[in-house]
Amino acid sequence: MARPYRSALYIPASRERALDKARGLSCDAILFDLEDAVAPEEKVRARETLAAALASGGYGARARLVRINGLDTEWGEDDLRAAAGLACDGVLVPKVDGPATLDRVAALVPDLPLWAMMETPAGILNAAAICAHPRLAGIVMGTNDLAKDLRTRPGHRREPLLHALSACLLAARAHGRVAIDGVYNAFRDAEGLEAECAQGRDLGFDGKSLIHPDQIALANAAFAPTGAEIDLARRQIAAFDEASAAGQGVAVVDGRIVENLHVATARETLSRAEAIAALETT
Ligand SMILES: CC(C)(COP(=O)(O)OP(=O)(O)OC[C@H]1O[C@@H](n2cnc3c(N)ncnc32)[C@H](O)[C@@H]1OP(=O)(O)O)[C@@H](O)C(=O)NCCC(=O)NCCSC(=O)C[C@H](O)C(=O)O
Ligand SMILES: [Mg+2]
Repeated sequence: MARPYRSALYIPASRERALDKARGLSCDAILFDLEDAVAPEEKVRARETLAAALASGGYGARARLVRINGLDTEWGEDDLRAAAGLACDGVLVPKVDGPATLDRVAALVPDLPLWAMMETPAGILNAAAICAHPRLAGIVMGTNDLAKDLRTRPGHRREPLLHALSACLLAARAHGRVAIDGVYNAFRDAEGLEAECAQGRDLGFDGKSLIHPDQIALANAAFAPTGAEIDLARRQIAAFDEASAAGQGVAVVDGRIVENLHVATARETLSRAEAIAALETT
């Protein structure tokens, strides 16, 4: 049963109070950030603060990913060496331009799964090669950096970013990787977040990266199967089983045909619902 990634909350590793608060939050994943949310003069202390927080534990079943600084910065290699010994579930590498960046990281952390921030024009063009990397577990869209580099103004429907979002989603799906959408910056705007979560879900993303605890509940709801979807999935499976037993390859539910590919989607819906229920009871 695949782990859910509906909500992935960034926490600046320099903010002790936020690191502590996260132990009681209902996000599916935590992105402990040593990169852009931490000021240069705080970088070394943040690394130590994070190591202490992870050593203390208490993050339950949430996936714990550590976003390091880039290997082209003065902190990147030390971040990686530290990450190799941390109680975490993966390393999130910023501004991945191609698989060579992941090769360098993989050599320094032999055991941890790698995650790639997709947020540079070169990275988007190389999405397929990045997602094919054997150590990669998933991707996280960095829509702020991408918009900056593209010089676009995404606006509320993100039209200028849709090509990049879809290219990364295609690459992730082709290689069986988790795909997490970018952040919604206006963290007090619940209506805007809800619309952007729905857009990301409909594009095919597994979840949304977040910057504030108030965003978690909306993301969790948006990326979970609804009660109606679960009910439909059960009825599709039952109807198809019945049709198969009668020697037919097609069933009809609510006036729509159900073939084996729809049954596969229905089973996947039930499996996601089960994984979410299991996570929420731990
Ligand atoms: C955006 C914030 C600076 C707002 O912080 P603050 O003003 O403290 O908010 P609140 O007063 O509403 O906070 C209420 C309580 O919640 C805790 N809190 C706040 N944010 C977090 C968090 N992210 N994780 C855990 N807990 C959090 C506060 O401590 C308050 O707790 P309490 O004192 O008990 O009441 C702030 O939310 C923030 O710093 N967010 C994270 C910003 C960040 O990580 N940015 C970098 C990642 S985004 C990015 O880089 C994307 C990508 O690379 C790209 O290119 O797009
Ligand atoms: Mg970024």
